[in-house]
Amino acid sequence: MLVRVAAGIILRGDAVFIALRKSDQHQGGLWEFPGGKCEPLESVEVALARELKEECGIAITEYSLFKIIAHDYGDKQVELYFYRVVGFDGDPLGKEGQEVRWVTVEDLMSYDFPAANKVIVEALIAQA
Ligand SMILES: Nc1nc2c([nH]c(=O)n2[C@H]2C[C@H](O)[C@@H](COP(=O)(O)OP(=O)(O)OP(=O)(O)O)O2)c(=O)[nH]1
Ligand SMILES: [Mg+2]
Repeated sequence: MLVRVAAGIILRGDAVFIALRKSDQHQGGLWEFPGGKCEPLESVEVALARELKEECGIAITEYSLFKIIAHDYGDKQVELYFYRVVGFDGDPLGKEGQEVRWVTVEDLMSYDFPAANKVIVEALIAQA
């Protein structure tokens, strides 16, 4: 089954906000850019705003599509829409009890992300 996912690369200055996926989740124990699955008929941008509100407690105001990555995990096929989020109201936090961290873009290399994120992390570092 193919799932559409919206994920936000939340940026403040040269810091980026990342969260740890819970061990019982798909790709659990790995770091992620917060986000989640689009509901049926929901647009990706509406899903992005909803997920970042639910998971991080922020209301996004300024964002743009960065890259779309399709990846087959074997047990799950995902189409990931990564957005750069540069404007938001509120202070991002782990609203669902997940561990979160502000890190520099260069620091992203030291964190383990799902395989689909490899090109994203590389592209962010190349642009930093
Ligand atoms: N949010 C997010 N998901 C990612 C990233 N990289 C990556 O491969 N994924 C995958 C893992 C999951 O299979 C899927 C996202 O689903 P999710 O578990 O966050 O979905 P959700 O928030 O709607 O969660 P749930 O209600 O099903 O627990 O995309 C990423 O950077 N951020
Ligand atoms: Mg999620």
